[in-house]
Amino acid sequence: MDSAHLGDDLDHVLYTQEQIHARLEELGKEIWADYHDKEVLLVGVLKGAVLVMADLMRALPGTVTMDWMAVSSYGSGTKSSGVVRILKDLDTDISNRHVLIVEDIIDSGLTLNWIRSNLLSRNPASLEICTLLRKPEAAKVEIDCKYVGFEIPNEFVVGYGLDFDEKYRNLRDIGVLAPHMYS
Ligand SMILES: O=P(O)(O)OC[C@H]1O[C@H](OP(=O)(O)OP(=O)(O)O)[C@H](O)[C@@H]1O
Ligand code: HPA
Ligand SMILES: [Mg+2]
Repeated sequence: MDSAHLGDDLDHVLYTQEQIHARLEELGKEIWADYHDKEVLLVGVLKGAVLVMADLMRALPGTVTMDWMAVSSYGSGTKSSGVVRILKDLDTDISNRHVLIVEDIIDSGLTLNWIRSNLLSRNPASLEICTLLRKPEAAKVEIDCKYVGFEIPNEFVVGYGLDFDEKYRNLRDIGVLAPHMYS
């Protein structure tokens, strides 16, 4: 779906699909420089990270594997509840594996803070995080994130996997949702 088809649902477009793809290509190069001599396992967080995973993994020029976790902290609103539930656990034993978590967004940081400590308790060889978006002003906990696509203002964004009430994930661009859509 293109932003032009959305009428006034969006306040404005933040990043176009071209800008997103270009940034993921750059991140792919950085990541590959760090992991080319290791077997990296990409761990995506469902559902928001599906499109980031699809494009990031294709930006990596050698063999990688992937696995998925599903957790929920947002429900249908625009604020994190901070209560994280595992909806689907990994299929892979990550002990002694080099794990790179792939996320769409770090907002309050509560979700990744929880996932990070959960995965660390499984004794991976290393654990790093790649997120396409981060909202520095919204942080409730500081997350040590090695690969960040874009730092964005503290506004609710949709598109490229990011939803509001499960909608807009198929929007090609990333945009700021118009406040009249949720207030
Ligand atoms: O930093 P936080 O404030 O914790 O927010 C970030 C998390 O919230 C969203 O997931 P959500 O729980 O909405 O599930 P979804 O990926 O299925 O949309 C997003 O994909 C991140 O996982
Ligand atoms: O800004 C956001 N948009 C969509 N989903 C989210 N989950 C956390 N923050 C956001
Ligand atoms: Mg969501």
